Amino acid sequence: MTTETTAPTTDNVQSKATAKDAILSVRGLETHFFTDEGVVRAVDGVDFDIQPGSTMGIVGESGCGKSITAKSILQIVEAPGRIINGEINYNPRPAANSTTDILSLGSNSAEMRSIRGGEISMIFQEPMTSFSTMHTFGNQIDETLRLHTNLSKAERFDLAVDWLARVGIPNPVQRMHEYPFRFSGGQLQRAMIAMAMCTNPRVLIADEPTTALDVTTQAQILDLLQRMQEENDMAILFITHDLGVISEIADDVTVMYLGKVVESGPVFSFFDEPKHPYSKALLTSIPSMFTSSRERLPSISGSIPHPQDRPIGCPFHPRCQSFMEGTCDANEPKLISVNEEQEVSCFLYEGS
Ligand SMILES: Nc1ncnc2c1ncn2[C@@H]1O[C@H](COP(=O)(O)OP(=O)(O)OP(=O)(O)O)[C@@H](O)[C@H]1O
Repeated sequence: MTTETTAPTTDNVQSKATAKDAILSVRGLETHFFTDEGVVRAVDGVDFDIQPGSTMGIVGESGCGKSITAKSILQIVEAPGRIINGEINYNPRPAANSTTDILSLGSNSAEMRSIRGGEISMIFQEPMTSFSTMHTFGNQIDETLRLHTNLSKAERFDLAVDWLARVGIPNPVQRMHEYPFRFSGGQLQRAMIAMAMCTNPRVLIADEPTTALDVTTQAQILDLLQRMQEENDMAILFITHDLGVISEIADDVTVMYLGKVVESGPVFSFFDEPKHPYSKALLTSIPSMFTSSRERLPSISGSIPHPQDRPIGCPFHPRCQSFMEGTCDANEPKLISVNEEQEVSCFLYEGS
């Protein structure tokens, strides 16, 4: 589903994020899949920072590595995938500089289990895949609260009911005793948000949380996330294909292509002055306030190469309108600052 894109207002402009102030700082993240057919470099050297209380949107076409980046943060990448390099510095209190490199923790260590689902939680595109069909919703949210709080059973029940009511699920006490398959799609998505939020996380990772929902429910869920963010000063990493949603919710945007960051910066700059040819192509391939819905929309020329068949040089060069022979097909551009706020990896800007 695609919503109409309107340019964001200057309200959500932020000055350039810095790693020092960040609650989550990802550096040089590489996550590869070691398949019989070869190595898939799903995430291939990704860097970004998220500030406390702000929303970072990650955008890019299907298969560019958005979900695997998110799963790497929680160390839940399935085999044959493996994080092979990088740092994920989690600093819940930037003023106190209490940083932990998540990747230095064992994926099953007590510290990682306390962070995963407690301090950093995640909502998925397909809620049914993250609920067990064998247990009532009440038992599942109780298990999360049992792992991450010291509350008594009665207190956990009351808190869970309270969260179900807050996310707008009617008859919350009755719902606690029901199995997830009895919930509608919208209710399941809300129930998953309740489960992710009930531990009061410092960071919420939302992977396409509204894609399967109708426009009205989508708007309600985005509104709910924003209200909860304000209440808790929670940071959100929001993954989506939908630039309309990004314009509504994000403070900063990271654009990924074939496992790499090609552009990052404040959302306002992204919509107003996109730098990378891929960002420009993404923006012209969506409906916007300037495009009549009856007009045919240009799509990005060519298709994404198979990840095992990566082009030499800049990964976007075979589809790029600004391709420079002998440069873009020979070397890989680095992510560089082009002004105080934006970073881009493109030879058009090197040496500028
Ligand atoms: N189990 C796996 N085995 C091999 N390759 C995988 C596996 N899981 C993911 N990949 C590859 O990793 C790359 C990145 O996948 P990822 O799911 O992160 O993309 P995405 O940007 O989130 O896409 P979408 O928007 O469709 O969810 C893809 O090329 C995908 O084929």
